[in-house]
Amino acid sequence: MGTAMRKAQGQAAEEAAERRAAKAAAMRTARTSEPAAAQQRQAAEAGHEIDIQQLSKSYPHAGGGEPQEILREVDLTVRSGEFFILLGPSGCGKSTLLGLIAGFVAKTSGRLRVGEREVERPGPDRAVVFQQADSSLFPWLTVRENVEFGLRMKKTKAPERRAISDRYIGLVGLTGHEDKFPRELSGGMKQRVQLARVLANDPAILLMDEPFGALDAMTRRTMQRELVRIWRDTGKTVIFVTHDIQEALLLGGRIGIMSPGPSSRISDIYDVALAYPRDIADPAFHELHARIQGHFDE
Ligand SMILES: Nc1ncnc2c1ncn2[C@@H]1O[C@H](COP(=O)(O)OP(=O)(O)OP(=O)(O)O)[C@@H](O)[C@H]1O
Repeated sequence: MGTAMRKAQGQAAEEAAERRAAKAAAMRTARTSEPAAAQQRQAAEAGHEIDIQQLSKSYPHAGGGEPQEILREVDLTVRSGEFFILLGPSGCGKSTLLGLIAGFVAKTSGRLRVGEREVERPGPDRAVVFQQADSSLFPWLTVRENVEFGLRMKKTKAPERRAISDRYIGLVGLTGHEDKFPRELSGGMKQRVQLARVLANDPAILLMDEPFGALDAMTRRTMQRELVRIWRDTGKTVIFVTHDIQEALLLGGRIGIMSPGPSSRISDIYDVALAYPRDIADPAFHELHARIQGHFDE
């Protein structure tokens, strides 16, 4: 099959998946506002607050000189169930901060706790969603097998695995695509599989590193809407990295602005007191956009 035809088919399949997801979402929104609130309360009670104090990170200099300080004395508290955005210019250290919270980057100094525990390594309470789904999906496994992978590792029994994968495949709008392989999916669909797989493992905290950065504008917008819906449905804590102010304002409850590196820190935090779904034509949206833009024009 020609590349153009594969692309067209992929696009058609994705559009159909998006239509189904939007329809399911519309039905769910009416049903789940109460349970979502209850789940968010439960998450808060479970104590997955992220507490960062005076956190610094330096990398050794490649040429053997002075270490390069990427983050200097970052202070931040993210409450359980919050949707927090890390916004900053390219190279300021957003991914490094996310990696520190994930536990796969070692801190140089300071304190980083999730709940009562100091973060020293990755853990099942924290899952990372990367920009490129390709590098995280197993190409030889189907959508369902990819989503169930972590559950298999945990030796979850087949009927329960099936129920969980059904739920999350449905939640990301991929019902009907369970038996496809990653090569048969569009970029947006692969990103949905990555999200479903992470959600199936039920981490309290989702760490998302520009997860929609590689998608076209339309798919990106759909995924942003879906993510807000999933976050409200599940009550997870989300920390989402982006350098796109509009994306930050569409998604976040609070936006932490990182100063340009080196020695970056969180210089300001904005509360986004706008109802979901956010409307980019809303004058309050514009005003906040202009204020945040001001940080980067200086
Ligand atoms: N393992 C590493 N060793 C040495 N330097 C690193 C390492 N990882 C990142 N850096 C440096 O740390 C700085 C911050 O990188 P990081 O990827 O955290 O920034 P970012 O804000 O996420 O950038 P972008 O928006 O472009 O993805 C960069 O100067 C980068 O070169």
